[in-house]
Amino acid sequence: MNLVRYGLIGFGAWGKHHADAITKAHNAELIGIAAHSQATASDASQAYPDAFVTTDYHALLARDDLDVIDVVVPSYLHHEVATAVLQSGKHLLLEKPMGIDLDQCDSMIASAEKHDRLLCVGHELRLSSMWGKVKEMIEDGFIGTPQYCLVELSRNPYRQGAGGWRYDINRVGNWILEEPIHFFDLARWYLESAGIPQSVYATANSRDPERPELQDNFSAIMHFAGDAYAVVSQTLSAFEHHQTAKVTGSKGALWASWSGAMDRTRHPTFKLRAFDGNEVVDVPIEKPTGELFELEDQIVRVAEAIQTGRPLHCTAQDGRWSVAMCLAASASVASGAKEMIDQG
Ligand SMILES: NC(=O)C1=CN([C@@H]2O[C@H](COP(=O)(O)OP(=O)(O)OC[C@H]3O[C@@H](n4cnc5c(N)ncnc54)[C@H](OP(=O)(O)O)[C@@H]3O)[C@@H](O)[C@H]2O)C=CC1
Ligand SMILES: O=C1CO[C@H](CO)[C@@H](O)[C@@H]1O
Repeated sequence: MNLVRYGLIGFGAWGKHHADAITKAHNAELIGIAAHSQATASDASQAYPDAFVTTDYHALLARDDLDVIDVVVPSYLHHEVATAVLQSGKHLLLEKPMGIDLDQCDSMIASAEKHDRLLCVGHELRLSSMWGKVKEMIEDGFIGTPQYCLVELSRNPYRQGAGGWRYDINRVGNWILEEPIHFFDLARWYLESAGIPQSVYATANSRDPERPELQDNFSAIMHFAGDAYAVVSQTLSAFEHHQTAKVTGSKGALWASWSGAMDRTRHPTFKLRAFDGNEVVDVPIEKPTGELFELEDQIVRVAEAIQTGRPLHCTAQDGRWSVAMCLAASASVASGAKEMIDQG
């Protein structure tokens, strides 16, 4: 089978890891990279001397030797760049958040349909050997009917991003879209049998009075159609990177935890403990888990979707839903009231 030909737009902190993951993938090759500044373009040329490198992403999109474009630019540019990708007739892997508002998400969904192209959103945790095992055990009925889920992260502060975009509310959207978005996606996935999440109540605060709109501590309760609910909680005022998911059901419980010196470590510690109502066991997780590993699997998975039609792990609709959840949570922080989630 032919290798899937990737183009990459964005060669920043996370884009560099995408480039590395594409070159490692058994079913893909990296053909070209679009950066923004000349300095970043030079870094890309040095790292990948055989790749076409440009500072104009339209020049990359004009090439006819690309199957899919991987977009890893600051979040406020997702809509503009993704729309150009779809109009160029290429498939799209788009980093989360899909967009910073729902009009952007809806317009990208319509564009992907119009041009009949795949649109995958980068919620890579779904591919994790451990977070994915939790889903598998829930589906196998290990905990009975799932009723409650907590996803919690305690970590060090966010990086600035090129030109400081991540600390500018107009360019980042809000900080819920940055990382809690992964946990809303996970919680909805785990409690899928509970139906569609309906509403959210959230609260947050900032540790820096100079930027009250960017909130370091965030907690939300999301209610499903029945009585199931999920709690998502995150602090950016802590140290290292420590994430937990606890899911309980009518019969048992699952407790997964991951720790690393930082989010991007290749040497994390992780553990999954399971209780079936009778005994507690440690569930072996053979394959390492962490965002670098999941990113590699995501590149392979998107290539497989193009090569064989294998379903994507995270669709455009999933991406839209996660954005809707974050926007409702942000509205709840502002209003102090429970907010309904836009169902599209
Ligand atoms: N799924 C996940 O786990 C993660 C997702 N992300 C997401 O990935 C995206 C990028 O984040 P991150 O890498 O940390 O951000 P960075 O700021 O480190 O990198 C963004 C890059 O985009 C480049 N860029 C800006 N405009 C253009 C353009 N018009 N054409 C080409 N390149 C452009 C910048 O170029 P230059 O340097 O030249 O200015 C910069 O290098 C964000 O949406 C973020 O939310 C990030 C981390 C993890
Ligand atoms: O998973 C992630 C790790 O942290 C980044 C911020 O520093 C987020 O952008 C990202 O989604």
